Order: sequence, then structure tokens, then C-alpha cells
Amino acid sequence: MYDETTTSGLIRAATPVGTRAGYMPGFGNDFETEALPGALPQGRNSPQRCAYGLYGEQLSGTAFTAPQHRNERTWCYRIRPSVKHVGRFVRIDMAHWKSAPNVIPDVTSLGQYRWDPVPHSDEALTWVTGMRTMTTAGDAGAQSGMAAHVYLVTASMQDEYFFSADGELLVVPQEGRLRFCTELGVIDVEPKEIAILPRGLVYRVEVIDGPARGFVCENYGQKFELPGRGPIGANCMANRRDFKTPVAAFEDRDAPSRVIVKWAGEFHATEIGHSPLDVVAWHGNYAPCKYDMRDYCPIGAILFDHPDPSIFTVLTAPSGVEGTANIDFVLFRERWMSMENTFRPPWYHKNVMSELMGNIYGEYDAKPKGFVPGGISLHNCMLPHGPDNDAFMKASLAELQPEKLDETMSFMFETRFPQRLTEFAARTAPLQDDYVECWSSLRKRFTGAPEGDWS
Ligand SMILES: O=C(O)Cc1cc(O)ccc1O
Ligand SMILES: [Fe+2]
Repeated sequence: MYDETTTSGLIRAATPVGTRAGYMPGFGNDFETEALPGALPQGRNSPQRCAYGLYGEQLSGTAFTAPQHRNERTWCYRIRPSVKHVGRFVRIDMAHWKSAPNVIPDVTSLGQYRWDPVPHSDEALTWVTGMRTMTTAGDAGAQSGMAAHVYLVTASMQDEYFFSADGELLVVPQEGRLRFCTELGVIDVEPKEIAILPRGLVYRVEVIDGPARGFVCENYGQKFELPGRGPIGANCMANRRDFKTPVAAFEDRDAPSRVIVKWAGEFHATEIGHSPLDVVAWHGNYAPCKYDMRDYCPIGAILFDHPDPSIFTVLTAPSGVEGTANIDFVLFRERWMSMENTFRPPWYHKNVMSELMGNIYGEYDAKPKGFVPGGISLHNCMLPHGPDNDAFMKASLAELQPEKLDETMSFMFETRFPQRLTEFAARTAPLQDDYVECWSSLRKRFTGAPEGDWS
């Protein structure tokens, strides 16, 4: 079966038996997939003439010489080589998609901040024009750090394609459904799922259910990978098989089209006469994927104390310093709390890493009010934070029983670099001016007597 046509018009390869339609299971696998029989060369990458008159082309995701266990590349067999998909570039303006370094002199990034959900407007916004950068960290040109964005998408890209040379994008939907029609296949995402779009991969984004809102972590550094589990062993947390990579899908479509490229923090457009989504077959380990966060198996304390949130790491992007991530993507999802004689919510703390959080749905235990679905908070490098007064009192006085934190999903983009607010985050997005007041009624309970004052 090679003629499965998606509703977006792309011709898709057969799905491996027993797997979810349109996807192949595994994270970082060496995949192979073809949308026409015999399109994928066997036993070699560069036959003298490829089947169907296709062009062979390598997409490198790491340096040629990267260590074997980190080396990523994919061989594509396509109707035209990519060099025909880009012509002369014209610089274009993209007012709200910012890259590090982006230091605004009169904006103070030092602080604890929280925002209500960024609202939609009446404007038709695509994946590219609807991207709103909230923070940037590090330096895109130095290939370290990240940017945190909110996307507000109401319109599909038509005869328009995009790729970023600056980094991979980790997409965290919060509202609506999107379809990523990529060179390597089609990925549909909705809230509770995430997707990774590798650096350099060309795609267009269609709205399946709009308006769509969500969060994006743009990773300028080394790619996201699964964290080592240490003594936890070979299972739990995010399991490799639950990641899904699309089967090959292509379109052979002639139409005046535009490719937008993000490169060194700048945006450029180039005109072409056909769709660049023309990869008929591919094999390799550099590919987009998606993951359903309901498949994440949380590990936690089963007797006492609140462990560090690193136990909830879904993906980590290493920096040069061992154990100190360029970015950790951390998930706070439904789980049981059963610790005895324990203050169960997050403790008060100061962290060398800077923590940007987003709420996908439900209530977050440290902030029962104010941190709402679609909302964002930022606790920057070395700035103290923790439960608000209500959460502190409730957790301190609770009769402790096993309790399920149900209907909840929040996440954190945690980076070793300080995060800088953009002009949009500081002046346009719905910043909660009174956020720091959530700690103001935490009063002194010290009396000099061991029992303290809990009245
Ligand atoms: O600040 C936060 O809410 C995130 C967080 C959660 C947790 O369980 C422990 C530490 C931490 O930074
Ligand atoms: Fe924190």
C-alpha cells in the first residue's frame, strides 16, 4: 500500500504493521521509509542513478565527525535537490520572533514574573507571523542557549514553507490542533503532545482546529536527547518507543511558493515554483518526532521528602558542562502524592538554572491560583521562589493521606543561562504586575519556641 493520501494532499508511505497510523515508533532510531515502492536505495546511499529519477541528498544534524552515538543524518531521495528550493534571499521583517542576544536596555529581566495567557487577536497569523518571543537566553550565533515563545496561530501556511537554521523547535501545544507537513512526513499535534522539528528541516504548518496556542522552546545548542536514568534503570520516565516519527510523504506540486528561512536570528524569503516537500523516500536518524505526554511514566518519592524536579525530565539538551543542561524540558503531570511527614509541594528555593514554566491544563500545586492554563511564569537565575501563601498553608496543615494530583499538566523550560525578557513580554503580553504579592502574606512563625506559631 503506497497510495495513502493525507487530507493535506501528500502521498504517504505505508505504516508499519501494528503502529499508529502514519508514524514509526522510537526516539533517535535509524528509520527507513518510502512512499513509492523501491524508491529507497538498499545497501548504499548514492547509486549512480536513483530510482524514479530522484536526487539523493544528505541532511546533516550533527558535524560529520560527531561521535558515533551522537552522529545524526538522514538520506533523502527527492524530486528536486534542495538547492532548487531556495534562490536569492531577501531579508524580511519578523517583528515578534526574537533571537538571543536580545537585551533591551530599559527592560528589567531580573525578577519573578508571571503572565496570563497571551490572547488571540483578529489578525490572521501563521506559524511564522504568530510566533511571540517571551524570553531569550545565551547566544544563537554561539549555538548555546534558547528562546521561549508563545505561538498564536489562526491561519494555515499556503504555498509557504519555513525552516530554521538556528535551532530545533520543541513544540508544546496548549490549545487547538496543528499539522506539520515536513520534508520527512506529516505530524499532527494537539494539547498533551509535543513535537520536535529539527534544525534545517523544511515544513509548512496547517491549522486543523483553530485558533491554536502553545509554547515553543527554540534550542540553539546541542540537540534534545533522553536523560540518563541512572539507578532508575532501563524503564519509566519517557520511554523511547513512545516517540513517533512520521513515515515518508511527498507532494509533486507546481505552484509559485515562498520559503522563509530563519538564519542567524534574521528572517529571509525566497521565491520558488514548486513545493519543497518532495522527499519520496528517506532513511536515517535525523527526523522530526512527536510524543504523547500521557505516555510519560513519572517516578517519585514513595516514603518522604520532595525530590528535585529533575526526576520529571522528559528531554535534556546538554551543554558543554556535564550535568548542567543547556535546556531541560520537565513535565509536572498527574501523579500520586503519598509522602509521610512531608511538605509536599515544591520547596522554597534559589536555582542556578533559570526556570520558565507554562501551564497546559489544570492547577499547579505550588500556585493553585493565578498560574492558569496558557499562563507562563519565569523565575530567573538565582531568584528565590516557591509556593504562594495559600499553597504553603494548605500543605503545612493538611492531614496527610495518599492524594492524587489529578487533571494537571505544567512544564518547565529550564536553562543554565539567564533569560532576558523581550519587549513583547515586558510591554504587550498580559504581565501580572502583582505576581510577587503572592508571597507577601507569608508571615513570621518563629517565636523562639520549638512549636512555632501556626495560629
Ligand atoms: O519552581 C517550580 O515550581 C518548579 C519546581 C518544582 C519542583 O517540584 C521542585 C523545584 C522546582 O523548581
Ligand atoms: Fe523552581
